Amino acid sequence: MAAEGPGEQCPALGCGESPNTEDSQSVTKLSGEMDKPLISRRLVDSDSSLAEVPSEAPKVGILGSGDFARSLATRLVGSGLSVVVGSRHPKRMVGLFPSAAKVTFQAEAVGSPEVIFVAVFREHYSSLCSLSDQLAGKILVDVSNPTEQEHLQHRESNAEYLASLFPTCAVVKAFNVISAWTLQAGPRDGNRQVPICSDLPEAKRTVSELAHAMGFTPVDMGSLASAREIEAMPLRLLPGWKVPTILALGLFIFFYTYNFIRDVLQPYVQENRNEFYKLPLSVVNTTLPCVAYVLLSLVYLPGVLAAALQLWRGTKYRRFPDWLDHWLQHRKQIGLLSFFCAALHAVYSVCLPVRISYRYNLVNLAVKQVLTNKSHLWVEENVWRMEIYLSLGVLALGVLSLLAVTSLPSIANSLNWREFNFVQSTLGFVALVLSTLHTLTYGWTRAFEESRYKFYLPPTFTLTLLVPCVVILVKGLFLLPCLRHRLSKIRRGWEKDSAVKFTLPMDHALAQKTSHV
Ligand SMILES: Cc1cc2nc3c(=O)[nH]c(=O)nc-3n(C[C@H](O)[C@H](O)[C@H](O)COP(=O)(O)OP(=O)(O)OC[C@H]3O[C@@H](n4cnc5c(N)ncnc54)[C@H](O)[C@@H]3O)c2cc1C
Ligand SMILES: NC(=O)C1=CN([C@@H]2O[C@H](COP(=O)(O)OP(=O)(O)OC[C@H]3O[C@@H](n4cnc5c(N)ncnc54)[C@H](OP(=O)(O)O)[C@@H]3O)[C@@H](O)[C@H]2O)C=CC1
Ligand code: HEM
Ligand SMILES: [Cu+2]
Ligand SMILES: [Fe+3]
Repeated sequence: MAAEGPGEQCPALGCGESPNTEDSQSVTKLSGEMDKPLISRRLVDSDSSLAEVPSEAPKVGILGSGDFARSLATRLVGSGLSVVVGSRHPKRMVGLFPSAAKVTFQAEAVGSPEVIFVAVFREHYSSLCSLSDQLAGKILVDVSNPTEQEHLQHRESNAEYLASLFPTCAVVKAFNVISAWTLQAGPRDGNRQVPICSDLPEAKRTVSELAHAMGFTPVDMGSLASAREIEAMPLRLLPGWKVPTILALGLFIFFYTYNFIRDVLQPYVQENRNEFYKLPLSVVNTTLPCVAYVLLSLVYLPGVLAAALQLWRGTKYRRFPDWLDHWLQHRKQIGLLSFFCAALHAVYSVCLPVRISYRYNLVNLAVKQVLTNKSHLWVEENVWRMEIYLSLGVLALGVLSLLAVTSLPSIANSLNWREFNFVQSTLGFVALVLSTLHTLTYGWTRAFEESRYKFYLPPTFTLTLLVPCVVILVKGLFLLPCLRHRLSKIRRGWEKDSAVKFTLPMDHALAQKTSHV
């Protein structure tokens, strides 16, 4: 375990003599390196001219010769900067680096550059202590990414730890969110933002200019205290999606099991019919629309609850409980998952008549018809019902795709607040109503036919109707003039008990407890 804490700095004196210095001359000669200009403000202004004057280019050092160091060296050289790499085994590593980069021993590499990237893992930082004399006064860039376990284990960030080991250096946290691959390929696609923080503004500016020169967009994250936050960024995997995904999966498992019991198990047990072929498609296509529909209603339920809470409290100035706050914030993800399931449902539905099982059943029906001597089997009601529910389903999906498209950042940015709100709130509600009509016309009288109750279980769609219908009803209720006026008054800051203007200390504590983190 590496030494930690400000009390355990590298001894500034006494470790000046690096174990490598004796061999260094045999690898490369550093003649006249010190005359070359260090990194300067010129970097950003003269992007194009950099490549033309490599001998004049500012020098950047890299400690470590691993994947990240290699990609970084390639990128820096490609951006017209001159690079010197410090390795414990330069001879072995030199072939892996672009020829324009100089690979030498650590002690030698850190001599001339003003900026040095530390591309080694945290546990080896202390092995660099022997360089602390040469590193004094320079900018050290900490690019490290802790593992999840390391992040939890160490209270102080890797960058702060590095700063405590090298108190005479200006430590900057940067580039950890960029993968070695992105560095090598260049920031053509994916995220080009590089969060940067440091306690020394001048050092931060220098590294920002470097990031700029490499084609990235530096984002100032303030002082080195932010390093822990920056180090946590690559540890996140699609934040905000976990709970909605679990919710969708849970609903899927529930409805799939329910449909399996009704559509497959019941015929098998009670009528000895083998209908297991329904598992991959038919049962899935009864499950997906139910998941989509319930998720869609769960997008609009929290807005209704929030409005109800505000009406009941008579103020908008009290925090919503934590669970509601969270729910409101995860609506986008829930909505997109609903759209995903609905789109799959549409494609599955189109596939229904393509199946060979469908054709067998159709032919069997025709044979039965011939045997019973029925020539014309056209039930006007069924025909109309199907035409209508399919059309409503297509309309609902069409409106939902508008919502999905406007949730893309580039499109959302081109809409003003009212336009975005119209699509998300109003059209989204229209989609919910259309889906409800689609489900109701599909269901029709099935909910009242005894033969539809398998194992006493009602048809699946009846289970899904509760929440959407409640949401639609309550939304309609809020349109009543008395409630609408009161709600809009509250949302403009009116309070029920505005005469009583004090808050008890206990109220305050409660408000803090329920605030969102
Ligand atoms: C396919 C799809 C994609 C989606 N994409 C997104 C997305 O990109 N981004 C996103 O945010 N959501 C997205 N959603 C979720 C959903 O569409 C929105 O959250 C939508 O705005 C919810 O509408 P609402 O009317 O229920 O709630 P809200 O618009 O939040 O309104 C609820 C009620 O509160 C009121 N209100 C709103 N804000 C305030 C406030 N600050 N103070 C007081 N009162 C307020 C409104 O007037 C309304 O009466 C998506 C949903 C789907 C299905
Ligand atoms: N790979 C990636 O995509 C990313 C990596 N990073 C960070 O970059 C840093 C380096 O990662 P990466 O290049 O992948 O790792 P590697 O294991 O490939 O490289 C680590 C390098 O550290 C050097 N090193 C210096 N001192 C020691 C020592 N005492 N023991 C062992 N090695 C030492 C070694 O170079 P030598 O033998 O020449 O001295 C080695 O090549 C890490 O902090 C990582 O979190 C950040 C973002 C992305
Ligand atoms: C192009 C769009 C759509 C088409 C073609 C379509 C088609 C269908 C079909 C054919 C069925 C009957 C399935 C069966 O026989 O088992 C059905 C049922 C259903 N659909 Fe859709 N639909 C569409 C969009 C939607 C949308 C957007 C939703 C809701 C978000 C939705 C929700 C439902 C529900 C809840 C059922 C009842 C499932 C059951 O209990 O069996 N549909 N749809
Ligand atoms: Cu959350
Ligand atoms: Fe440690």
